[in-house]
Amino acid sequence: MSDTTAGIDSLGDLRGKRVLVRSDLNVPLDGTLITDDGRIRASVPTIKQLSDAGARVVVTAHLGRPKGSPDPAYSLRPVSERLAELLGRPVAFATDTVGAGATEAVAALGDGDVAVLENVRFNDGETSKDDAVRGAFADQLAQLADAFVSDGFGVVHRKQASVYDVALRLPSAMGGLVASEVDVLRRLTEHPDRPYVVVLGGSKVSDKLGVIDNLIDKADKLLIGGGMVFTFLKAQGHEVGKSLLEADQLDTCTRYLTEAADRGVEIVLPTDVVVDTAFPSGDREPEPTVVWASEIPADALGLDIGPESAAAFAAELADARTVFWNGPMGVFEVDAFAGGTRAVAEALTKVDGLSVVGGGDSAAAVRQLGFDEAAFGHISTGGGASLEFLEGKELPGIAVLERD
Ligand SMILES: Nc1ncnc2c1ncn2[C@@H]1O[C@H](COP(=O)(O)OP(=O)(O)O)[C@@H](O)[C@H]1O
Ligand SMILES: O=C(OP(=O)(O)O)[C@H](O)COP(=O)(O)O
Repeated sequence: MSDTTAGIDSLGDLRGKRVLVRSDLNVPLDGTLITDDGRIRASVPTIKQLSDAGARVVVTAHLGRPKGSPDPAYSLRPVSERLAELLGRPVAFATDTVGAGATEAVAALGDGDVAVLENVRFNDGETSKDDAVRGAFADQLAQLADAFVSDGFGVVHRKQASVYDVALRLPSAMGGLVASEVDVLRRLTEHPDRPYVVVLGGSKVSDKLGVIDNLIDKADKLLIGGGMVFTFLKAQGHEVGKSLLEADQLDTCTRYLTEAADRGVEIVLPTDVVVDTAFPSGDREPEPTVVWASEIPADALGLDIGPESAAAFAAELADARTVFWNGPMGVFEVDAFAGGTRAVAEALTKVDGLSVVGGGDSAAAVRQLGFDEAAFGHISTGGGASLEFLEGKELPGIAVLERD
């Protein structure tokens, strides 16, 4: 990636211009309550910069993974209300993403005003694999603006209409958040101090299993926790009960274990796990039980790495000089299953070198568990995006800003 990707200044005088900003406002919610507003806070400087420059700011973003049609559970309205509080100025909310409602909301903006469009993933054009379908939706988005600013670092690895296609249709620039994230992550790709340890967890198992291939070439050790553990354990011949499992990835996991061994890279899996007979919900008290990873009962599901594994992961991290961590080790939202995540977070704060945490939920976990953000080298707003950057992959949302 070039060092010269055009920033917002390249768009010239923005007074009175309609500027579409793609932010990543994908925050954890409990009903309509935002449980961590980190990504909204991270989006504020660019939105404020545009507003202060007199632009008519139109924010587009997604929340969760709705199925391409409106779903009130994923409305961005609570997020736009929080954004207004953080900006200290009113924010209009358009109940449509494109079409009449959105056009009217944008037309009503004065210089410096801000509007948020409803969840961009309520439209199936946003995530379509068909270029023409995505393009048609991007045409509609582009009609709402005179220029585009890409500031959602957490989505730059997605070739989606509001990230990629819209940048083909409008004068476009990189926002300060994406630029600063890339600056830090570049330090991990260019001569990282070794040992370089990558810790992976979370629930987006199919996304993240895919990145291991390239990370085997880059890191010295991979510590695996969270939901992806169970596909590895199953690939080793163990039963995993009702735990998360990507059955079609078993051969891939076997290949990773062989490749890593061949190249002298260690893949460290938990030896014990915390299980329960049901996924945590408000309806019942959790009943956490620690079992060997090789002996998960048929009626149980793994919800955290166990205490022996947490101590082993912390010991591996004690020697590291560079660490990247994405994905909680367990269902940290419930205290009974937060032990592994807490142990890894604690170990990262003690790293003698650069420690980077990436991902919406990982960053939220660090804050919710009471850690001081300053104890980490960097807390990135993107998990999957960071991982793909570290793999050396071209990220569509960045490449599109750099084309001639
Ligand atoms: N063993 C597990 N089974 C199911 N979900 C898990 C497990 N471990 C962690 N999780 C869940 O993973 C979610 C975060 O995953 P992910 O979105 O991949 O992380 P990030 O946003 O940091 O990239 C959390 O909500 C957590 O509860
Ligand atoms: O939460 C996000 O990514 P992350 O969990 O990898 O940090 C981004 O908002 C991207 O969301 P997506 O993975 O549904 O495309």
